[in-house]
Amino acid sequence: MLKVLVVDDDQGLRLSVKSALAVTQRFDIDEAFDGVNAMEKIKAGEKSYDVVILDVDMPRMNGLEALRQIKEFNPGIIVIVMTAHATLNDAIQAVKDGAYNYLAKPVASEDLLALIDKAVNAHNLISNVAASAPVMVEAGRKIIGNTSQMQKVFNIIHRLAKVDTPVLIRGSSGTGKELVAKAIHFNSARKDEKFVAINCSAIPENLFESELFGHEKGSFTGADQRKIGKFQYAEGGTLFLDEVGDMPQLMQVKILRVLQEKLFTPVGSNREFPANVRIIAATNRPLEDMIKAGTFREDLFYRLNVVPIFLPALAERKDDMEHMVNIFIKKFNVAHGKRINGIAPDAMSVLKKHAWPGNIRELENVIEHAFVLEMTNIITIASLPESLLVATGTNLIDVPPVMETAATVASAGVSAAAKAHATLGDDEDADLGDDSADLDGEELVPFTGSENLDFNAQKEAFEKEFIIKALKTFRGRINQTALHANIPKKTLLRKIEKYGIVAKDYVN
Ligand SMILES: Nc1ncnc2c1ncn2[C@@H]1O[C@H](COP(=O)(O)OP(=O)(O)OP(=O)(O)O)[C@@H](O)[C@H]1O
Repeated sequence: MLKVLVVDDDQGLRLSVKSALAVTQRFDIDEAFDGVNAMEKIKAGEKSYDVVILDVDMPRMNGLEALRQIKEFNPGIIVIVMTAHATLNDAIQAVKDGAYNYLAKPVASEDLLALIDKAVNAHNLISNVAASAPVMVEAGRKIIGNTSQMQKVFNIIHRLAKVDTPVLIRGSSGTGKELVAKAIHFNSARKDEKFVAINCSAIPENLFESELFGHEKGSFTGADQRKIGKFQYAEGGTLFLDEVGDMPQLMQVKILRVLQEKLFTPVGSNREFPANVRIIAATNRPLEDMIKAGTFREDLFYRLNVVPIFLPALAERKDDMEHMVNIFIKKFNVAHGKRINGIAPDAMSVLKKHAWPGNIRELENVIEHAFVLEMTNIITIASLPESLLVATGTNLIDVPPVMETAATVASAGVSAAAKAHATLGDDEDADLGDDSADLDGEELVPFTGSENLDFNAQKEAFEKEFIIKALKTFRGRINQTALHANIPKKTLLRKIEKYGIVAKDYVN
């Protein structure tokens, strides 16, 4: 018998929920009058509850806090939240925090019983399966994430990979929904078959059915030959329906039929074909609101939403950011044939300040942008996109000269920073000063005699090359170049003129 705890400060409501459950004689029912009382009962451990039905709006400890404590105490307890319409946002937050689902008050007993059954089925489906992290996608690619939110996601991915249910992945754009879908596929028994992704928002409505199910020759104008659809193409594998919230309503009905009957019919055909395809859907749209507005089918939602996965926005997992940046640096070192060693601490602070509306995709793009521009062996603020600096209120002029920055300008092939300082100082004839003591004459290769041995010519060639590289690094900005390369601005301007350098040429 399932052990259920009903938590509500309204005694009448507690009673009505209890009697709805009692009729079935399937539950051992207990009650608590608020969150604190519920936690006392759960922690006392007299009964280990399978399901908690939890009101959101309660005195002393509200439902969201109780949910957090319940999940911390035992993540396996199924929590169903009850909410008034006015607190729908809390209910959605509760689902993100680990509640199985929510019901609007007044709660209809048949809805409650149906939801408990679904929750218990889903729970049985994914329990008893060992979970471990990290999660590999295809070709040894790992999903990055050390935060507790991502560890939870990895856990669910591992479990979902062992079963064949539909999956609904929720999260804003760029949070990694497709990557997670691939991870489920490539860790599942279907891994040797195809993973086929389609973007529901990109297919014209009149071609949707044929795109998914294929068509017979002549079945509509323009169908001049038979074509197989994505269901047939993905046979045995996984079909990823991205942006499922944008699927036309007629197609929602047809997909629901495939999910229920595991059969599909190509356009213009009389034959039904078996659909041995796992469906993973993803969306960043508020499906609950769309159901209320009548634009997304509730029955399809419940079919897909057997075990939902919520991906956190990057802004909610900033602790993962440094690790992510370093992995992207490794990836782009290979792709761009560069040897960047890391990111300067001040550049990292700017990244942490940003709100990241485009999430991980945006972060990846920012790092690739920096790779293209960076002239040193470390990502500096100067190579971050202007838009990011503006969005984070970063003024390059205010950035104090960072040792790494000057040093790495040097390591990009322009000798030592100290040497630069001595060479480019206001006193044109300054010698190499104390820094020259580092040079061990024993190790230096003597001139062969074929080089230009004139000291001034060599010094000028070096100065010109140094200034051009530094201007490229700081995108032609005189103040930044002077500041970071440690050259008095007056000297820099004089040298620029002397060598006929056009700073504007290095703006991009
Ligand atoms: N945890 C992660 N680890 C490594 N890379 C990630 C992670 N999450 C996302 N990415 C990368 O970010 C980019 C966007 O990911 P993905 O396409 O999966 O996002 P999405 O949520 O499906 O986006 P959209 O809703 O816009 O289709 C991809 O290049 C992906 O490889």
